[in-house]
Amino acid sequence: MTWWSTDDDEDDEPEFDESAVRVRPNRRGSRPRTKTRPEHADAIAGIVLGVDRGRYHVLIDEGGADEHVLTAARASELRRKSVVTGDRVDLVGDVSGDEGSLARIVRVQERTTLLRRSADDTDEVERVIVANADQMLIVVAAANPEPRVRLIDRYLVAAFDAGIRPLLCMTKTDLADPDEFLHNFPGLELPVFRSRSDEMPLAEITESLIGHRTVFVGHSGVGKSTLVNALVPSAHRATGHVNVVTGRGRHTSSSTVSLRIEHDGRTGWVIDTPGVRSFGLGHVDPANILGAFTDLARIADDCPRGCTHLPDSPDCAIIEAVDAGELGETGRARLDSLQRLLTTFA
Ligand SMILES: Nc1nc2c(ncn2[C@@H]2O[C@H](COP(=O)(O)OP(=O)(O)OP(=O)(O)O)[C@@H](O)[C@H]2O)c(=O)[nH]1
Ligand SMILES: [Zn+2]
Repeated sequence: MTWWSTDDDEDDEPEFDESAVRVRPNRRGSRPRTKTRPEHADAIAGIVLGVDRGRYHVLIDEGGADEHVLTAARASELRRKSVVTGDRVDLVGDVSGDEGSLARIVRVQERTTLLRRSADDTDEVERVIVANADQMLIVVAAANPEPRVRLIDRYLVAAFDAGIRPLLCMTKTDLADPDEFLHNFPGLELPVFRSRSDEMPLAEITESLIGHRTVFVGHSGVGKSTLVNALVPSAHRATGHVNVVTGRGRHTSSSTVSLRIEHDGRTGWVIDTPGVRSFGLGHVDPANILGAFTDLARIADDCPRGCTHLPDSPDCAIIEAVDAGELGETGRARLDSLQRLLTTFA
């Protein structure tokens, strides 16, 4: 089953990524080291806002006097390395951004996080969807469509695997009370926003987005567009007009777009994934899921080799610690959540 499929494919090329050597998710999001090579010493840095049919929209000099968006193509020396929304890249050529100009991407900086998908759960070939996001806002409706625990679990697994902090926004709370559903996610330290279109917690959500790069995910019809448009009013111009800052509108068929959100002179980025509905979890490493539960992961060092930490695991140190009450009041809930997530993609 695919849980993240795109309507269009241009964001997915190339299919294989020889750079996909796993970097440990870096929750602190420290900046990647810059590899300087003698060639292209004059290259300038930018960040990829969106991709459309092999053309990359790149923001130069973010927040600076020379801020502008340019269009770029891949340089052949990148070979099969993928370039995706959120990538920090180095460019040469015509970097003016003038009408008809084209720059070349010659380097992709090391990524702090990688949100990936595989074609389905049994497929280990992975594709990178978004690079360098540090948060994922999972948008789910309280009703119409009905929320499903398993679906949220899959988003959580993808986020934890990528080293991205998940947040949850429950929409359409005018249609149903989400409390019961939300009881399914204890012990995860998952921030939850409740929203209804006539009363959206925009200030609260904005506050959590400032200073971050947040990828928005959600199934069709949950109200994600309604939320994005309310948070980033300029996103309304997506159809037809070109938003000079984001480049959105020039690549409406792209499966991801970057939108800047501003508050009190501070900024954050919303990375919307229209058309991205589902994604396979074939590439997920259980160790990354465990790693998201910091206190449990520490104890796992004492588990027998190859321990799955599932309920039937003999001598699992985590289960023993929880049974002994060593992990406090929320220990049990955290273990339950971990075990459920570990079986989501197994
Ligand atoms: N009752 C109610 N309806 C809402 C709310 N938010 C959005 N809707 C409605 O739900 C429908 C889907 O909203 P969209 O924002 O288009 O949903 P989406 O998640 O972007 O879906 P796609 O455009 O298919 O990707 C629209 O008819 C909205 O008016 C809400 O809080 N309450
Ligand atoms: Zn164990």
